[in-house]
Parts: sequence; structure tokens; C-alpha cells
Amino acid sequence: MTSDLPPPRRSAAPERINVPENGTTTDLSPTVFVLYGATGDLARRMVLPAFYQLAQHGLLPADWRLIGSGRGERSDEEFVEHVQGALEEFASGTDDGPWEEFSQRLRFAGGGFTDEDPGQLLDAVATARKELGDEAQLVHYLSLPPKAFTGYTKAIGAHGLGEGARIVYEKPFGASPEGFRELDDLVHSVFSEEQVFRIDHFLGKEGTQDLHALRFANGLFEHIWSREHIAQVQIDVPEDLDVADRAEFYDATGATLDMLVTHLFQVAAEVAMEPPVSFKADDILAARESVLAKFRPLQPEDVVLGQFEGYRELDGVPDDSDTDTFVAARLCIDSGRWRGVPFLLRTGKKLAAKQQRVSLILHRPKGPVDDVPANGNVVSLSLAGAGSVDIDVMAKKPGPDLAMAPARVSLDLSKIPGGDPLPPYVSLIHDVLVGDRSLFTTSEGLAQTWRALQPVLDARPEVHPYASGSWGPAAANELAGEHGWLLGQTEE
Ligand SMILES: NC(=O)C1=CN([C@@H]2O[C@H](COP(=O)(O)OP(=O)(O)OC[C@H]3O[C@@H](n4cnc5c(N)ncnc54)[C@H](OP(=O)(O)O)[C@@H]3O)[C@@H](O)[C@H]2O)C=CC1
Ligand SMILES: O=C1O[C@H](COP(=O)(O)O)[C@@H](O)[C@H](O)[C@H]1O
Repeated sequence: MTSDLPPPRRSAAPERINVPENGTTTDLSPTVFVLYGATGDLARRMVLPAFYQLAQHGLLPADWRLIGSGRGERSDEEFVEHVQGALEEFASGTDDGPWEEFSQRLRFAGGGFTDEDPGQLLDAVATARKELGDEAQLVHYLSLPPKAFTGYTKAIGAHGLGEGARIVYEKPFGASPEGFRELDDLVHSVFSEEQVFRIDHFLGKEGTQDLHALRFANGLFEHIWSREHIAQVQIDVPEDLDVADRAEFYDATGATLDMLVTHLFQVAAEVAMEPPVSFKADDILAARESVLAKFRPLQPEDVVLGQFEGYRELDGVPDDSDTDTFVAARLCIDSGRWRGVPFLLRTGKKLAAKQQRVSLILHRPKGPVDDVPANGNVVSLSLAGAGSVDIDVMAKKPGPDLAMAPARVSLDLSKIPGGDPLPPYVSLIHDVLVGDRSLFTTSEGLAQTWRALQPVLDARPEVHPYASGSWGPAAANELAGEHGWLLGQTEE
């Protein structure tokens, strides 16, 4: 299955880079990477470890600088210690890999960064450009609380650091349709859309990327990818984790905004898109935008919200909070390919299991076998880790009779020979360095996701309580119809 695959999703413009035997990447221009919020939580847990993993994989440009930016004062040496601490806590440490060389390229610019006062950042960027050459690619990564996006975007524009640069926005890129539009207008007053990389890390998961390889490189799957053969699609992301460590953020957000309008909608678009003209970034982005525009606005009766029992007792959560910690939705996509096929989306905290599954349930075959169960034929992908593909089929139960039995064929993607799975942040930051936007959300695409959610924001459904460790409120089961939710029906 691996050997003849074309490079998944991306090809020319820009080309996938080659990693020479000696592990250095030579065909990326020198890069100045400015990490705003460099001492914050996400930077420590994800961005800095991802950057180091890129160095370990030989996927960084031959010459680069990473400038951490923050409001406090720190020397370069203190920042190096901070990064080392982050790698020890959230990655495999610094014993394994090019730490000495890596650490020499780290800088810190304190004093904050506003349109009136750039702190030490302008000088730090100028020095880095002097060292790397004026043509060095500038990348801004806003690992900041969303309320700081506006001020930093303005400051980047005001200090002339926008021209020719790339900018990465963490999520959420707007927490309401109005907030999205305001931020988007501001961003476009400084940057062109082609310069902007909005993170949705579900698009960077190996399993999500494999959706395209599976479908477009295999007649076996491409031919069944439509209403003719698919009865229902389920995108199911139950989580067993709590939100106690970030209750304040979570209470202001909820599952619908944190997961549904973001990750689940984007994954639904990945499943439902028409074949892009090519695997070039622009074609993939156009195909994703086009199908997002076909999402029928969710009606409140097609959405079930829930809150786990005990949520209101968490520190930072008001006693009367009605924030949703669970959401299930039945989405319709008004395209010829998917008309009449429900896309069932579900996610929630403190549920019975942690899974990330995309499942396509096939219609029962019209043939002589009349006892195929409703969920007898399912193509399912796990988006967790390196991903897997599982195909449920009916087979002859070995023995004297022609009796049918369910069976599963599984492919663990991490076992593909020569494979080197990358965690989503590593993959996405690599794409930023290469300039490949195919796995990032677009302004037009996000506008469509808010359009599709609008009726639910206008008339929010009631929030049902559910027990911790359950599969959420019973009301969600009705959305799934005769197929039921696949997860939770059998032991996984
Ligand atoms: N943490 C996580 O697990 C995840 C976070 N995200 C997103 O990543 C981004 C960063 O999150 P996270 O690291 O948790 O955030 P933090 O609250 O840790 O803030 C990051 C850094 O930003 C600076 N900062 C904080 N408040 C302000 C402010 N008002 N103005 C300017 N700078 C400020 C601080 O650095 P200093 O004091 O040095 O200036 C802080 O260390 C957010 O957009 C978040 O939604 C997305 C997915 C997961
Ligand atoms: O963005 C988010 O994603 C995580 C789940 O993603 P994972 O890949 O880390 O499992 C979710 O728990 C969190 O609430 C949400 O903000």
C-alpha cells in the first residue's frame, strides 16, 4: 500500500523538501522565527518541543534563529535554559540530538511588543537578519492568548515586520462570528491571505492526512466515497479527560466552540471535499473551502449539548454555568455527492473513552445475503497518534456452513516501512517553514464554518447533564438513527 503512493496532499508550489543523508535541510531559505509568548504554556508544551523535533529530523533550514518574545526581561542564556527545561519536561530531553548547535541559535527579546514600543524585538530581528542575510524568511508565531492577537498584529504592521513575512495564529481565530470577522479584517489590513497560517492541529494529524491518501490513491475507496455507497459518516472524538487545569478558559468556550466549529468541521470537510484538481496547496484549500460552503446551517434540533455532572464544582467554574462540555450534531452537506448522508459529529469531556475516529458506514449490499447488520461494512480511520485504518467486513465463518461473521482488517500506519510519523505541531510548523498552507484554515473557510453554526448560536439548545464516564446524554443517541454511535456499542 505504501510504495506507489504519490506524496500525500502536497506537491509543487512549494515542493516537498528533500532531507539529505547528513540530516540538514539545504533548500529552505534562512529563517528568523519569532515566537511571541515564548515562555507561555503552549510554547513550552508544543511549539518549542516541535521545533527541536524538527532539528532532530533534519527538517530545519540550514541556518535559522528563533527569537523568543515576551513582556518580561530575560537574557539569551536564561531563555536557552527555559527551552532546555521545556524539552526535558515535554519532549525527549536534549541528550538525544543537536542540542549544542540548536541552543546557539536561540535569542530572547524582552520588553513586550506594542505599536508604540517594540521593546527589544526590532533590534533582535535586525541582528538576526544581519547574521542570516536580508533575504532571510521572517516567520511570526503568535503563541499568545487570543485577546492579544489584535495588538500584536497591529504592532507587527506598525513596525514594518509584516512585509514578505509569514504569520501563524494559534486557535481560536475569533470566538464568535463577529469576533472572527473583526480579527480577520485587521489581519488582512496587515497581511495578504497567502501570508497567514491559522492553526487547526487536527488537520496536521497523520490520520487526517491519510484520509486523502486512502481515498485518492485507491480505487477501492474512491469508488465508494459518495451517497451511492455510504449511508452515514461519523466523526467521533470522545475524551475521557477533565478540564480542571484550564476550567476558566473552558467555561468561556465550551465544546461547541472548542471542538465542533473548529476541529470536527475541518475534519468533516476533509472527508467530504470533492477531489482537488491536484495536491497543490491552492487546489486543496479551494476544495476544502468549496465543501465548507455546502455545509447546511445546523438547526438547533440537530444538536445535543451536555454538561458532565460535577463540572460546576470545578475551581474557576461558576455554580450556575451552562457551558457545554459535550456536543453532538447531525450535519447535512448539500452537495450531489453527499445529499441525504448524515455526518454525525460528537465530542465531549469526561466520557467513557478517548478516541478520534472517522467512520464511513456503507449501505447494506443489495444481494443474496439478507442478514448483513446495519454496521456490517465500515471503513474507519483513527486520527490518534500515527493513525490507523480499520475495515469492518462480513466474512464466511470458517466451518461447514455458509454462515456470516463480522471481521476486521486493520492497518497501523506507524508500521508502514520507512514511515516516520510526525506529531501534528511538528508537521504544521514544518509546513510553515516550507510555506505550504494546505493544512491550515482559510479566511473564507472559517467564515463558512461560522455561517453553518449561526442558527445554534441564535437559539442555543438546552444543556443535558450526563454522568462522568458515560457516552453523554441519551438524547444524542437519537441523532444517530438505526446505526447508533459506533463507539460505545462494542468494547474498543
Ligand atoms: N495551552 C494549550 O494547551 C493550548 C493553547 N492554545 C492556544 O495557544 C495560545 C497560547 O496559549 P497558552 O500558551 O496557553 O497561553 P498563556 O496564557 O500561557 O500565554 C502565553 C504567553 O503570552 C503572554 N501573554 C499573556 N497574556 C498576555 C497579554 N494580555 N498580552 C500580551 N501577552 C500576553 C505571556 O508571556 P509574557 O508574560 O512573557 O509576555 C504568556 O506566557 C492561545 O491562543 C491558546 O488558545 C491552543 C491549543 C492548546
Ligand atoms: O484543541 C483542542 O484539542 C484537544 C484534543 O486534541 P489532541 O490532539 O490533543 O488530543 C482538546 O482536548 C482540547 O480541548 C482542544 O482545545
